[in-house]
Amino acid sequence: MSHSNEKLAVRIRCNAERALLTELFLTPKPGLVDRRNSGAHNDMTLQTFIRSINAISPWFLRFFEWGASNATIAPGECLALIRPIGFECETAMFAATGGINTHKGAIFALGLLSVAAGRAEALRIDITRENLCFMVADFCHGIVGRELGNAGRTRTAGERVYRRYGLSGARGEAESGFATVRRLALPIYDDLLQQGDCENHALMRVLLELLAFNADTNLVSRGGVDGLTFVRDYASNLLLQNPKPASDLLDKLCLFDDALIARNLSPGGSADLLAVTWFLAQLPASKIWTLECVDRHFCKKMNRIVNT
Ligand SMILES: CC(C)(COP(=O)(O)OP(=O)(O)OC[C@H]1O[C@@H](n2cnc3c(N)ncnc32)[C@H](O[C@H]2O[C@H](COP(=O)(O)OP(=O)(O)OP(=O)(O)O)[C@@H](O)[C@H]2O)[C@@H]1O)[C@@H](O)C(=O)NCCC(=O)NCCS
Ligand SMILES: Nc1ncnc2[nH]cnc12
Repeated sequence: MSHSNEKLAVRIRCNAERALLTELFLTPKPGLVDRRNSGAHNDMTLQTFIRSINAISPWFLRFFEWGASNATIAPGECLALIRPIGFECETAMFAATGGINTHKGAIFALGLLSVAAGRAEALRIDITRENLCFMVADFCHGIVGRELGNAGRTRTAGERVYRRYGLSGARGEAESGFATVRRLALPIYDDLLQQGDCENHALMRVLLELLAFNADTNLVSRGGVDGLTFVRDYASNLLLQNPKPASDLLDKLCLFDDALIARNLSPGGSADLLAVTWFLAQLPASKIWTLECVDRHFCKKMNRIVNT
């Protein structure tokens, strides 16, 4: 790899690692491991996650390098070729955590984005949020139907949840090009930072938006649809209250955390999407005017006209 490629590879690896650490240390997070407690988990702690992050971070360099070295392979053929690297990375995670699943979904999401970054660099494509997400969507085209749609034995929580409820989890999110992050999380995060919010407050608000919207298979796996509905309704009500100042939001998030712990509910998938949000937020947005951008731009203009 050229020197500039190597620099970018290291930046992507560092951003993936920082995304996972930023998510982990954000506190309080309802039902999740953070600096306040271990959420709805009796098998993992903050230290477990730190060991996991240290073990898997070097692999994001491997993902990038694979993407850069195999940029001429058709996108639809990439997933089968990078999956073994992902499973090796999972093995490193399990070795570091004593067999506990801390970042399986995060490895999948950030691994795919790291491959996309390496591929974009090699093909001289701008490394933007949209370009990486659309590239991941190309890698994962048809993954839900192929891997979840067949009538085979269900081995994992995600497969069981799909079979019973039709929720596609991490695979569906990747196949959509992280649509939940592109259309919901990132615009809110950008707006809050632009309004002067600190990163932590903006991330807490984004996590609430994700909890209110994301079909998190972890919640369904642990608490059924009722568990997912409880979390969505609680998060939606908290957003409607729009607690101010920030100290009031923190107090209410602690109550939310206690409520999920009492119900053994942990939104691990939403935590992953928060990390993906932070990772993508470090990249520039494409200059393309998608319909969503146009709609948001003119809504803002209209609000300014109406409010002046
Ligand atoms: C593609 C796979 C990763 C799919 O694996 P699986 O068949 O298990 O499918 P899912 O359950 O749908 O997804 C696995 C994890 O993805 C996260 N997730 C869940 N819902 C969503 C969503 N709507 N959007 C995005 N991501 C989602 C979630 O991961 C996080 O939670 C886990 C920790 O929480 P915990 O409750 O402890 O989880 P468990 O231990 O499973 O439950 P308990 O026993 O404790 O109750 C942790 O993984 C977080 O990351 C889902 O768990 C897989 O098939 C695969 O291909 N993997 C290897 C290949 C790879 O990684 N390749 C990289 C480049 S291709
Ligand atoms: N902080 C966290 N706690 C529990 N599960 C998670 N999955 C990803 N991040 C997590």
